[in-house]
Amino acid sequence: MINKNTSLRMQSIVFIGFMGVGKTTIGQKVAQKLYRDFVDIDREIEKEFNMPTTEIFKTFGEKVFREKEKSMIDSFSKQQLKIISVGGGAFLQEDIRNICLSNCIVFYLDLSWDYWKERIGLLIDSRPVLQSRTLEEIEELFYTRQEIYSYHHSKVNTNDLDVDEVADFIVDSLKVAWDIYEPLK
Ligand SMILES: Nc1ncnc2c1ncn2[C@@H]1O[C@H](COP(=O)(O)OP(=O)(O)OP(=O)(O)O)[C@@H](O)[C@H]1O
Ligand SMILES: O=C(O)C1=C[C@@H](O)[C@@H](O)[C@H](O)C1
Ligand SMILES: [Mg+2]
Repeated sequence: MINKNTSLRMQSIVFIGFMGVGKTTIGQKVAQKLYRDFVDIDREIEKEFNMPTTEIFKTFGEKVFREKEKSMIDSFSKQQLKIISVGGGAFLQEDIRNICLSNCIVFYLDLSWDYWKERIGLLIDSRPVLQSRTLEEIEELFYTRQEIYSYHHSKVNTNDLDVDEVADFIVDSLKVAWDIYEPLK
């Protein structure tokens, strides 16, 4: 479902995956390496509401957050040459999946549960979806969510890779794909 009207080289790249797999961190790195602008959809929503995500959830509810998430992604994914990290729950919405898969190159950052659970301390304060859940409930959510991340164009498993190694792998694989599918004349 790659967009045939836009050159592959111009298409924006979208990172998806469960909370805390590294979409923001790795997205920023890839943007630096490809000299592109980086857009973090969670951050854009926070700027618009002028409050952190946890406060948006508390004050307006998840539905309002999800509506804003959809309109933000719709608008950014139509722009070219961006590196876009979406929130961990964005692909719950079929509309968002379709928008991203048809306009952009979608990369799934995959991390196994045993590695993910070591990161929980870094995440719990700023991710409302994790708060008030036990570790067992988070594990269940982690596995349930895998289905929505199966919609992607490319995937990288980040177990045992640091941020630079993942970013280098992504940049290299994009360059290979660009050269194969759109060789420079
Ligand atoms: N490859 C990696 N190795 C080790 N730590 C990492 C790696 N990638 C990210 N991290 C760390 O994991 C934490 C979560 O990363 P990040 O905020 O980028 O995740 P995210 O996918 O954007 O999460 P969310 O969906 O909640 O926005 C950060 O503290 C980051 O430094
Ligand atoms: O996985 C989720 O449902 C979320 C992930 C975060 O990136 C934020 O988008 C928000 O906290 C919801
Ligand atoms: Mg993030």
